Amino acid sequence: MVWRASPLLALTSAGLRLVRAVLPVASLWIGKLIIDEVVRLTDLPDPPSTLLEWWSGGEGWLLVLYVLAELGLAIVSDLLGRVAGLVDSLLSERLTVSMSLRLMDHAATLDLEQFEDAGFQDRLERARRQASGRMTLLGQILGQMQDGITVLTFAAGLVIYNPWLILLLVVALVPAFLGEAHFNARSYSLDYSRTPERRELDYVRQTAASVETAKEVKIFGLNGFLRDRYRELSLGFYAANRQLARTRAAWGALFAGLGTVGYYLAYGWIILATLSGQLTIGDLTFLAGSFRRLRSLFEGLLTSFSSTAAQALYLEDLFGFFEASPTIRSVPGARPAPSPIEEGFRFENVGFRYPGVERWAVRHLDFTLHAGETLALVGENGAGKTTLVKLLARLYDPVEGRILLDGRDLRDYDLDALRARIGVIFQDFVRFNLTAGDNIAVGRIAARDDRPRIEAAARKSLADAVIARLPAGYDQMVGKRFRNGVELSGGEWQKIAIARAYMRDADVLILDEPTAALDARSEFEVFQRFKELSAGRTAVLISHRFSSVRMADRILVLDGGRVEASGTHDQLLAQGGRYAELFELQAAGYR
Ligand SMILES: Nc1ncnc2c1ncn2[C@@H]1O[C@H](COP(=O)(O)OP(=O)(O)OP(=O)(O)O)[C@@H](O)[C@H]1O
Repeated sequence: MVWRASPLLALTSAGLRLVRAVLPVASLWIGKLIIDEVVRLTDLPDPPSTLLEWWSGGEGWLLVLYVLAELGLAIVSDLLGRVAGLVDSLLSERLTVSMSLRLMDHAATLDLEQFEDAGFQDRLERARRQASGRMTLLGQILGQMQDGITVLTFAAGLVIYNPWLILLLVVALVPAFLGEAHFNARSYSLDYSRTPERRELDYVRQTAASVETAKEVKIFGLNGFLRDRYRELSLGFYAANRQLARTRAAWGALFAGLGTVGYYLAYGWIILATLSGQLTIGDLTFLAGSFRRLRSLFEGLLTSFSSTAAQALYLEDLFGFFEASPTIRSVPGARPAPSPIEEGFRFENVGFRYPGVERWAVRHLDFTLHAGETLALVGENGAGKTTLVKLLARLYDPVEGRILLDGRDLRDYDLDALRARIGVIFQDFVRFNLTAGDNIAVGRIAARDDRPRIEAAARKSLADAVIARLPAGYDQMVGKRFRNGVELSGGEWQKIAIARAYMRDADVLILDEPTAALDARSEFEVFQRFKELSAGRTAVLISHRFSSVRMADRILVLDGGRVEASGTHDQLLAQGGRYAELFELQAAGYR
């Protein structure tokens, strides 16, 4: 993924790190040479007394060379450090962008069913946090690789003097290393098992303070309730984390103590060896310096290893998410969707129940939606109207039976081509915090720059009058989330949403109750136009208002997920069943 984000930056970063990794040992080595040279010079039997004598005597040039070399190294090291920092931050930004894009692309391929599953939402939540919150991971891994190489160079230096020294160091530090790995795994599994609670925690916090919920939180005085819930959940978190943190701190202290003892044992040996003349003073400084650096490098590696390992574990979630595959997709060699539709949709004994739910949402659906007809779906809440529409648009596949379009199973058609033929506006349509024009253009986003088309769609859905009142017209940001956004009324939003259906210019138009907030006149006009504009097209409308429903060519009465009756308004009234009963109820209410 790093490579894919930017090959050039990735290569540069690796190269820089390699060079920087060997600089510390080089500089320490030069330091040793300087000290040995100083000792040699001070031990001269008849040392020159002035700087000039030193120079002209030809004794000091080697020392000057060493010092200049160390100065040069210091400058190069500083410069490289800055360039590496720059390259890493650029690379990590590129990586975040490319991961987020991949996440969005992949999410778009998944099934609606997957999104509605709580377990999947947990995973998505974890994956999303990886994509945005793991910017530092890359820098850490690269830094560790660099430190690892530095450790090797120092270790090589030590081995040359005495191989046992390195063994001592390893024995002292390995327990700490293993300890860290163990506690990382534990903290990850704790975190993992608590994802649902954390999602709830985020949800509660969001609910307590967001523009969408502020109104009801105030009116119903929910703040105290939400605070208590938040506190209760977060206390659970705190207790579990505290327990783990305590154990981790205790073991960490023990392991660190072991490391310190190992370090001083080695230090003692170096001092003794110098006193006995086995090592020079320069060797002493080099070895002591190497040891000090090695120890702090190891400690740094341990700390960063702990967070890198934790992050790497979390990365599994991200890759796990990328592995999730949709079940609703085009079969290989799928057919293009028919246009125009010749016969229509035929539901053959279609049954569907939502995953994890015993009850059938719809069952034994047997009917035809003829090409060019306007069909109304009526039925009480939960009767299965929306589910039927979702099946038609292949947001779900039937669990039983099949749906045919022009005699072929919906599953035989190319999914994108099929959906492109269908325009659905759901009752819970999305109020995009975009401009008014873009809110309509989402119906056919490819035509986003086609202003005349957007305006025509707005006229058809009566949204033009709404937009005319906005300060910046079609370019007005709507919704309250962003600066300068103008909030619309429920009915105004609906008119804009309905314009999306016209923008789409699909063969099948479906309005799933998006008119509930329209005033009586607007709804009448909207449906009147819908009827006119859908002439020659296949249309489905769902509404609880019989004044609208009666305009349809045919009405399907759903009850408990089954088709109870079908016919024209007059036929159904004459039959005197549930339709007549519901119609009478509503009509009586108006008298
Ligand atoms: N995503 C879902 N997961 C589980 N069950 C669902 C889901 N959506 C709907 N249901 C259930 O399926 C049944 C049919 O719901 P559907 O939304 O199709 O009804 P509807 O006729 O459109 O109702 P309304 O008039 O209230 O919009 C209901 O009992 C509902 O509880």
